[in-house]
Amino acid sequence: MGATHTIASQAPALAGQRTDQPPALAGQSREVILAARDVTVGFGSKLVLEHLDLDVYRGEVLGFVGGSGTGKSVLMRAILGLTPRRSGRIEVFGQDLDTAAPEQRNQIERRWGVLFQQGALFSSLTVKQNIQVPMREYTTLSQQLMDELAWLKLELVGLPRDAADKYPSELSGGMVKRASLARALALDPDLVFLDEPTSGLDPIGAAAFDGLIAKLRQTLGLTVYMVTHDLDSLHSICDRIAVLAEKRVLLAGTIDDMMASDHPWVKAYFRGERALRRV
Ligand SMILES: Nc1ncnc2c1ncn2[C@@H]1O[C@H](COP(=O)(O)OP(=O)(O)OP(=O)(O)O)[C@@H](O)[C@H]1O
Repeated sequence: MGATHTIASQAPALAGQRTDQPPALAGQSREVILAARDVTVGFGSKLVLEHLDLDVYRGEVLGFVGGSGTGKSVLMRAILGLTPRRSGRIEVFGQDLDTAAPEQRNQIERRWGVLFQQGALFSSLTVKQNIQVPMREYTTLSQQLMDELAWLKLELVGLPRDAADKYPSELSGGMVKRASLARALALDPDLVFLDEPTSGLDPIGAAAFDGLIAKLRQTLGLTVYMVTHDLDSLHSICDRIAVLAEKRVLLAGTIDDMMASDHPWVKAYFRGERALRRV
């Protein structure tokens, strides 16, 4: 993991970016599990991200916020290698994604799980088959073992065993999110990317989902990168929050840092009328 620290130590001090120890990691040495440096992404003549830097620490829940259309999903997709970068470097688990050999890249992908916005389950596959997609792609496990693992994952996310043979269209919104999370956990990842996991859920369902993420982080030692608009999630389960604005990570720190910020967007988001109504 030496290289992980290399990129971190080479990083310039980021303007306005706080480097406080996340509460969950207090007293431990911080290991950067994901480092983005000087990342620029654009479409045609439009730049969405420009010279963006970001660190994600092992074991933390990082909430990623920003106005609609600022590029949160684009950054997540760029990290995953689904959207090309114009420039910049991304290291995950200490490996530069651009220079990793195909086999190394494969190993990295096995260690992360992704929950896309809207769940993105394959509609023609049952829940069990969806959970087994990554298993088929990256392992040579027997069908029986994959079935047992799929049931285990369902249990982990709080779905009944009989959900295994249902199709996504037969599930409620909350069940789709849980099934998608089960698929993201299929290969026992170290790092999970969640794109707006609580959107579309009622407040009780959203709180239950937050509780599930917190429990999984605690029991599995997961690192969670979570794009969200949900203030309750930010307050209740995130160790740190990163704010995307002006095409870069403008501020990263604890919820207290967010509450103390005088940046107009951060202030409006965390201390605006809607935010204050939640207390
Ligand atoms: N494949 C693409 N081609 C062209 N433009 C794109 C593409 N993907 C994203 N964009 C543009 O990039 C910008 C950022 O989009 P993105 O989906 O990352 O926003 P977001 O911050 O996730 O928004 P939201 O919070 O509403 O989900 C938008 O202007 C979007 O139209």
